[in-house]
Order: sequence, then structure tokens, then C-alpha cells
Amino acid sequence: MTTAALIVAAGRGTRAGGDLPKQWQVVAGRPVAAWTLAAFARHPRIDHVLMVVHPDDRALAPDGVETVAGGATRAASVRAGLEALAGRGIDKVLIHDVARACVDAGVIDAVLDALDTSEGAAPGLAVTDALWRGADHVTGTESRDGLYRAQTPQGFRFDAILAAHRAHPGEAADDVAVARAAGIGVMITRGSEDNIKITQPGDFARAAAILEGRQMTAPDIRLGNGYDVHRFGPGDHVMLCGLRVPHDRALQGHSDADVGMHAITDAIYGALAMGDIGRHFPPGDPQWKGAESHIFLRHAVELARDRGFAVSNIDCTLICERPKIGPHADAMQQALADITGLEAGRISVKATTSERLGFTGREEGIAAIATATLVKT
Ligand SMILES: Nc1ccn([C@@H]2O[C@H](COP(=O)(O)OP(=O)(O)OP(=O)(O)O)[C@@H](O)[C@H]2O)c(=O)n1
Ligand SMILES: C[C@](O)(CO)[C@H](O)COP(=O)(O)O
Repeated sequence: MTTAALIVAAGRGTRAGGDLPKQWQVVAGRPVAAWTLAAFARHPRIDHVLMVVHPDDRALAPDGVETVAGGATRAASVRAGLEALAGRGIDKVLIHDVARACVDAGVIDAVLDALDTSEGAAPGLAVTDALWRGADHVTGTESRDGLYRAQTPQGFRFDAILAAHRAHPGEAADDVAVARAAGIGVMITRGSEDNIKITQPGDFARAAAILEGRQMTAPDIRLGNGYDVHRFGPGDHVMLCGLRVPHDRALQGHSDADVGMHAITDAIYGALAMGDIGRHFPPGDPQWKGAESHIFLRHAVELARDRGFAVSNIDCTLICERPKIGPHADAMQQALADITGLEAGRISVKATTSERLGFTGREEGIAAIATATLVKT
């Protein structure tokens, strides 16, 4: 199943005011369109995102997103997007207003789930206020029974909604109206009060409050991995995870060759997307010859701290036949705790053999893999 998101962003945003159309104005630190794009681009069930923009606005679109020129009405913009996606093997499409920048994964998931059993699905909120008719004065009341406020994304089987739009030239309230005109059944899914459409000037502040509130509550968690190998040479001990372990050979390297600590250090750099040990401590630089590896690990932890992250936990696996790691694992965890400032219970050191296969099986060297989790503090 291939699922696409089609974000319509070719409107002029006249009701919202401002120097630029509303989708390019900044809310909570990013343009409205960037928030909307991020909600779909990071969603694990969305394979492709296409943004429909006004021909004058192509340079304003967020980096990396495919764009296509829109039309004079919302329906024409949707049609242009659907035509651009035709023939690409798309099974499901979610059509979404760029102006609904606060859409969340739960709303998207509910629509996608409903599309497993229905040709169309869209989020709605039951009307809870009483409904009046009138202008200056109330001239009557209307029943709210069975009335919903329509939201997006409105999702459809791709071929069905493309055919429906081709058969429905001209304006339409939304894609549900186009679909229903073609006989497509549309299931109502759970909408969200936060899924507002930025329409009037005051809506920017409402959207900012929602998005900023989420930034405060959603933790920024980063995961990194590291891998390292050092070969054996002559010697009487190895340095592993900060511990001197007696052995009949030594690991060779530019530094003290602590393969475990190097993998952990690289995992932290990886979580920060800041390269690896070689970038921060070039092997060609004589000042690092024979260096103790805790220097590298302390540097990575400090770098994380400087960028507002705390190391939450570390997991390291050493791959070797000998020396046996089990008897030393607790001491290694404590040594790493002393270097990183973490409690030992957040550090795991374990080992495996490679069943005498490969270079570790032949005892030519030791390999290590590590994972580190960083949390924004
Ligand atoms: N020709 C158009 C008109 C609207 N839209 C998109 O359709 C969505 C819903 O429209 P609306 O909120 O009415 O946006 P605007 O048309 O930009 O606003 P206004 O009516 O205030 O000018 C928006 O994401 C808008 O960018 C579009 O892609 N092409
Ligand atoms: C599609 C829509 O978001 C459903 O609520 C809405 O109809 C589009 O915005 P407009 O203000 O009606 O153009």
C-alpha cells in the first residue's frame, strides 16, 4: 500500500491578513507550511508528500518537498495535485489544508485506519453549541443533531477520488462533497479541537499556543549508534570500557584502543548528528597518540550537555571470544558511570562471542557496538 499526502497551499490567505499568504507566515518559530509538512513527512504511514503551491510562491515552499502549481480555487488545486500523483501507484491519498498546521498523528491515523474499510474518511467534530439563524437578531434556531464541523485530512482511495474530481469541475465545499457527488461513501473519524484552520488574524496566536504547548510537552529524544573494531597485537592487557583487563595480548590503535568506549562515544556523537571520534580527534594528530579514551567520551558528553541534552542511557555490546567480559561487566559499568556522570543503572555492558566465526572468532581483534539515548533537558 502506498499512501500520499496532498497538501493544498495555493490560496492567498486574504482573510488572515499580513504581508505574505498565511501559509508562509511564521508561527511558533517556523512557517505555517513547515509545521503542516512536518506532521505528514514524519508520519510513519505516509510514503510521499506533495504540496500544491501558487505559481508565484514556489520559492517559498519548504526545502525538499515536491511542489506542483495550484489553480484558482481549492478544488482546482486539489485536482492539480491529484493529476500530478496519477500513475505513480498511489493507493490512498490524504488531502489536507496547509492552513491546518496543528494536525496531529492521531487524527491522521484515524483517517488511515478508516480507509481500510471505507473508500473515503474524514475527521469531524460534532457540533456542541446551539445553532441560531439570524443577523443582528436571532430569528430562529436550528437543530444541531447529526451536524459536524468538517476538518482535514480527508482521505480516499486514490483512483476513486481522482475520478470524482475529474467528473466534478468547478468549486466544492471540500473533497468530501466531491466524493459524495460521485457516490463514494465517507466515514466520519475523530477530529480534534486543536486541528484549527488558520483563517482569521487571531488564529495565528491560537495555532502558536497549540504548537508551543506541544513543544513543551513532547520530549526531544535522540538515538545514536556506534561501532568500532581494534586488532590484537603483543601486550599484557586490554582497555575495555574504561577498565584495564589483564590479557595475553593488547588492542592496537592510535589511542589506548578502548574499543567499547569508542563505540559509546560514537553513539553519542551520532545522536547529536555531529560526526564521529575521527572528526573531533583526528587520528593523524600526534597529540592523541596513546590518549586515554575517557578524553573522547567526556568530550562527547560535554558536547551533548552544551547542546542541551542529557545522556539518558547507554548500551554497549563487546564481541570477542576472550577475555571473558562477564566477570568485569559491573566494574566497566561503574567506570563508565564515573566518566559520564550517569548512574551505573543507566549503563549496560554485555558481551557475545561470534561462535568462533570471522575475525573476532579467530581472536584477531575485538568489535563493539553501542547505542546511546539523549534527552533534551
Ligand atoms: N486556489 C486555492 C485556494 C485555496 N487553497 C488552499 O485550500 C485551503 C483552504 O482554503 P482557505 O483556508 O480558504 O485558504 P485561502 O483561500 O488561502 O484563504 P482566504 O479565503 O482567506 O483567501 C488552504 O490550505 C489554501 O491554501 C488552494 O490550494 N488553492
Ligand atoms: C476543507 C475545509 O477545511 C473543511 O473544513 C474547508 O472547507 C476549507 O476552507 P474554506 O474556508 O471553506 O475555503
